[in-house]
Amino acid sequence: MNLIDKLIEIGKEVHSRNWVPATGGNLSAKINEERIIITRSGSHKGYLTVKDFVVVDMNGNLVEGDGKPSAETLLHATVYKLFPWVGSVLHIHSLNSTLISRLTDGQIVLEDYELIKAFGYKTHRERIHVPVLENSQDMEELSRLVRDVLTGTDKVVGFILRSHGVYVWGKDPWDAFVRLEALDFLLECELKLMGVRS
Ligand SMILES: CSCCC(=O)C(=O)COP(=O)(O)O
Ligand SMILES: [Zn+2]
Repeated sequence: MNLIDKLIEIGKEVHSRNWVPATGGNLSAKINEERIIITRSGSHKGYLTVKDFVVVDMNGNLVEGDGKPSAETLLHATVYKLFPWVGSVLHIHSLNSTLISRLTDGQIVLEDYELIKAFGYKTHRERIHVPVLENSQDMEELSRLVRDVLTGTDKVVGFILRSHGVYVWGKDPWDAFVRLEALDFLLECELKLMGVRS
């Protein structure tokens, strides 16, 4: 299966979970050190076809394909530039990530969950972080913020844009999807705990 076919499959899956309502979300994979394949802006992630993908460079400039690259391309590029091991970045608008961001300042810290091992850590004792950043339409400013929170740490497994959605990455599209599934589950646990405690 090539990268586009894998991203199309993931698009169907995230749509079936109601994680990408109303053309929300964007999906990408790294072709090589200079090129990324990413969904076209405005494409419905549940019904992607080959035409819904464009190739961009690491600064978000269109290199190949018809249409506008995802409005959030710069955020994907920022993750690829910071972490050479990353081969795919996925962004969704799940209910869990959207709601928890409205109840959290700063960052979400996850600890003691067995599922923390889904991110490659050896033990549930590891503390992993998910920064919550203020949403913005200024992608250059937002990508600088993302770069700042991701620099110098290996404990951040994703980030959330407040009232918007979550970004997760992995070594390839499947790895990124598994991590996304793990993170959304953990966010749901935290959200439900908040409800129980309030
Ligand atoms: C209708 S969703 C608003 C834009 C957004 O947050 C998103 O994830 C999709 O943007 P894109 O340009 O990648 O279609
Ligand atoms: Zn979005």
